[in-house]
Amino acid sequence: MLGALADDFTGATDLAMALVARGFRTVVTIGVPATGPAGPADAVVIALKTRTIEPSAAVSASRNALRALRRLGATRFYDKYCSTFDSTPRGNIGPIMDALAADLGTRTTVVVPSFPAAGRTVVDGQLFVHGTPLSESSLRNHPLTPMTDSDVPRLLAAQSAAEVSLVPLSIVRSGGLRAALDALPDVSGLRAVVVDAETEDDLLAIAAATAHLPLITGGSGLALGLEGPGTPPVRLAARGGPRAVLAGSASAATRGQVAHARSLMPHRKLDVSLLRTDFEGAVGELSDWASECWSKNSSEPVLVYAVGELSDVESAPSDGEPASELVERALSRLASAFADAGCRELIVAGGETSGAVVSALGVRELVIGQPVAPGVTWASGDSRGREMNLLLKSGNFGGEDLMSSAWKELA
Ligand SMILES: Nc1ncnc2c1ncn2[C@@H]1O[C@H](COP(=O)(O)OP(=O)(O)O)[C@@H](O)[C@H]1O
Ligand SMILES: O=C(O)[C@@H](O)C(=O)COP(=O)(O)O
Repeated sequence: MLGALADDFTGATDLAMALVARGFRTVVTIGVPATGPAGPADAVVIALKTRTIEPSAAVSASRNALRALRRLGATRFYDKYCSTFDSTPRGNIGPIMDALAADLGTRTTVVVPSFPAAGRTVVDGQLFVHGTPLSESSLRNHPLTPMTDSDVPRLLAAQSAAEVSLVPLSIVRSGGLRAALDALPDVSGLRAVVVDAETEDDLLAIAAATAHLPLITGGSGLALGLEGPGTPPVRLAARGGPRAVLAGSASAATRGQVAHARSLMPHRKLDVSLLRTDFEGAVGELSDWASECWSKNSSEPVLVYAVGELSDVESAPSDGEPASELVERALSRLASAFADAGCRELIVAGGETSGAVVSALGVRELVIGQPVAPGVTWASGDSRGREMNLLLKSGNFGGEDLMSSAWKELA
């Protein structure tokens, strides 16, 4: 069995959908499972919320997840982080990778963020987003993990104790990656090898050349080269009833999707100042508004979003609750209120946001359904006895019409 851990929930569904496409019967558990998954699995992906928490807490949650995966019978491990290397200089990609490698007793791992289907490529160690260097892309404005450097070896070295090396595209394409890995001199600790990849063929070559490594790390792209036993994917059916979109992401793709959806569905923007002064009142009013919308047209989704323009993003105050936490709390409370009002289909935009919402819904496990866009898939989960269809969308993924068109995939 393949055991994987992801540093956010959208990352977990992103990886799981890639594994499903490769024929793995894949279960996503929300957090470390107390027992095994509900059904048989060829791959288990543990969804964690470790991207932006304290490095020591991220390491301890990841080591716990590794122990659980080993208990479940995993023999090979995939450490999934963001294809745009979302992290801070303190972590958490490096500290988690170092700890997993130490626990597995492995001295070499590869670092492969590339996800060409979503426009993420790495050439000479430089990460590009649709051809733009990461540090010049919209990722430089992320509220929690602003990415202001594109150099993956440098980003990693700042947060990891590993010896960091780079294998360029020319070696990957000449079929020399395995020999290059074997030829690297031994170091006393971990050697983390950033490997360039620009195309899906590059990723296939990397997966083949690293099949002997117990631990691989990267975005979901590397999963393209893994071979499952051929289990066919599951198709989820529509559940009927009210539908909603909750968007906590400030990312460029989500802002575009929100602008598009605003012309098509009833919508409200979170008022962060009001949330700060009257949280209960603001959430209650939004929940009443949604019920009112559904009573007029039960098949039309409602949209609640946090950021329309980049200027809406508040930097963290020196005292008082940061806007990011208020927004996550508000959208979580709304998700629960919507589920209580009969909503069984929900799109959530944003990785941190999805973590907060899914935890509030009490979902413990996700079954992966049909794909919607690269890295974006429908999934289903049990929220306190209520089965729900959930689409957890990474902030930067999906086309402009995703919030209105994704529902069609459930038909
Ligand atoms: N107005 C705002 N000011 C500051 N932070 C915000 C605001 N609106 C949303 N956020 C926060 O920004 C973060 C976006 O992260 P996330 O949900 O992971 O989205 P993405 O997938 O785009 O990275 C969340 O923690 C969210 O609460
Ligand atoms: O690898 C990716 O890009 C995604 O799976 C992911 O992790 C994106 O993070 P969020 O945008 O914070 O959801």
